[in-house]
Amino acid sequence: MNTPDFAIITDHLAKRFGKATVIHDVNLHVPTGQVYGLLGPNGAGKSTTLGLILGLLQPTSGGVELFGQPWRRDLLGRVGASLNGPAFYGHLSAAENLEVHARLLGLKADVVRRTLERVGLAGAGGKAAGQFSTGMKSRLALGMALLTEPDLLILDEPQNGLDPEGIYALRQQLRDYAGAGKTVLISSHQLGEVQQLADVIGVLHGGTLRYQGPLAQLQAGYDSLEDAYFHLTRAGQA
Ligand SMILES: Nc1ncnc2c1ncn2[C@@H]1O[C@H](COP(=O)(O)OP(=O)(O)OP(=O)(O)O)[C@@H](O)[C@H]1O
Repeated sequence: MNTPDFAIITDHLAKRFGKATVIHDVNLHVPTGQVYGLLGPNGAGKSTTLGLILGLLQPTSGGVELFGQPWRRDLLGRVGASLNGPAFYGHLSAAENLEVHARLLGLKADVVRRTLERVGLAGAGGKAAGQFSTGMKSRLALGMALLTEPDLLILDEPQNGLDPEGIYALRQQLRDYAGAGKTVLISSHQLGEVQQLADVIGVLHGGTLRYQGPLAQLQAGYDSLEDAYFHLTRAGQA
């Protein structure tokens, strides 16, 4: 079977909540085997876009393709995601939380130990996840998303609460993941981090995709990525 060029395509995607249109005509192209960074200020529409891709929200118009096929629920079996913070049992440890998910997904027991090591939670012991720091919760969320080794990983602001070592480890992990041919889509408002991590970026502002393409191209003609980003995200503001 041929691998499609794009793991995700959104086709004129739009979403309205009541009278407010928060996503306007968004055509996202997320290349297979690359890290795509969806950038934008608070309220730009990043989480809404990810929710639409995952089928947690219904588009008002437009559509989503996953792996070269029109969106279907069963295609989500190839997707791992973390959105709106981790969904976990607060009274269970990291290992127990992962075990519950692994069992529900019919995975072998050793996947839990490997995942704990992978996300830096092997030393978390029996501590209840409800008492984790924000960074530990982010690590657990990443672990849950990675459990099935999905072809496509979708993470909403995965750096939140991570310390510098955690951010470094996450970056290496996501780069390696894409290096193995898998696709990663992350949302972020941390320009510097996306600069170090992403192959391709999309800049959302006011629900509109203002730029999509390689970082270098966005930066061309500006002194820094920051200058280019501010130009895009301030242009058109009242
Ligand atoms: N369920 C909802 N009902 C009404 N408005 C909503 C709803 N969800 C999101 N919005 C609005 O849609 C817009 C985009 O929100 P969204 O959470 O997608 O932005 P974001 O880019 O992820 O922001 P942040 O970086 O702050 O997480 C905001 O104006 C928000 O208030």
